Amino acid sequence: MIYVNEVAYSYDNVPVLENVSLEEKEPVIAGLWGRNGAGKTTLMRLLAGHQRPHGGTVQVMGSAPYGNPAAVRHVCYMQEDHPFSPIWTVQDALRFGRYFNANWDQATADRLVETFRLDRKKRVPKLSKGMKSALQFIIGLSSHADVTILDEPTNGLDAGIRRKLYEALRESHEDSPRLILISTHHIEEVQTLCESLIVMHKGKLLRHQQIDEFREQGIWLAGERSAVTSVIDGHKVLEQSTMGSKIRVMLDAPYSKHWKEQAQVKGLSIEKADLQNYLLNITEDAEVNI
Ligand SMILES: Nc1ncnc2c1ncn2[C@@H]1O[C@H](COP(=O)(O)OP(=O)(O)OP(=O)(O)O)[C@@H](O)[C@H]1O
Repeated sequence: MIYVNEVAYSYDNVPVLENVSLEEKEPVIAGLWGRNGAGKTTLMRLLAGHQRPHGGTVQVMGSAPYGNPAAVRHVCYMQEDHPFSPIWTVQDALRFGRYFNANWDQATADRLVETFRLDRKKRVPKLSKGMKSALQFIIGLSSHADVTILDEPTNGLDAGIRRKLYEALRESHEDSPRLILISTHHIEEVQTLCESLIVMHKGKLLRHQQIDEFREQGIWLAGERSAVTSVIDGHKVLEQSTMGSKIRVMLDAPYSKHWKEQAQVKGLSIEKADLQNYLLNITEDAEVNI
């Protein structure tokens, strides 16, 4: 569905994507995570055909999207602050969505406009930040595009609306599977929706794995310093804190039978690290020494 091979991109000769290769062959919901400036937006813009890669190959449904209307028709890319015309109303934006998306699902659009209580007559610039996010989300979901790209779809939305939005996303994907790529900083919230996760770091692809594999990765071990250091030899320490003779470390290791046994033998406590913390730590530059 999307194929990215050895892609490079620079702004004013400053590289912002280097040697990025990834592929999604199945119609899954995929998360895209990275710290600010990691290159997520640039990657999404390349997939949507807004920019041409300076090196390598980008393909959507088998064709390069840049300058290729036939390929771009497969994509619906809702940007974080989507550039709607300032004179449009909500209804105009929905019309635009229907016009540009051949698989448009009007019933979903109508239902979600009710769910999120959007005023169809209101001009888009007069919407609150959250309501504008909701409108972008409605268009993205109703597009039923083969490749739907949602950049920070929950920006400015309160927790109740975010929950409704995730529910709508899950139902829509179940009814009509397609690739939905969600760029988000709220990975804890979307991880239950996603099948795979793409992690970008400083313009490179750091990881692209099944979300289940990510969920297993990252453990906290705590106990006497000598006991902890005796088991962690050779493993990457991602974070640590010391309390007297005790130490607590996050390791880049799986929450596996092996580690549970190790912890038991050495009298250590073991816990699964949460995904957000784990991702923050694997994209932390400073080395942790104990
Ligand atoms: N139009 C531009 N001109 C020059 N540099 C740019 C431009 N757009 C992005 N960049 C730079 O490219 C790098 C990657 O930016 P990008 O927006 O792709 O990252 P991002 O992961 O989406 O970040 P964020 O989470 O903050 O939105 C950053 O260093 C950014 O400053």
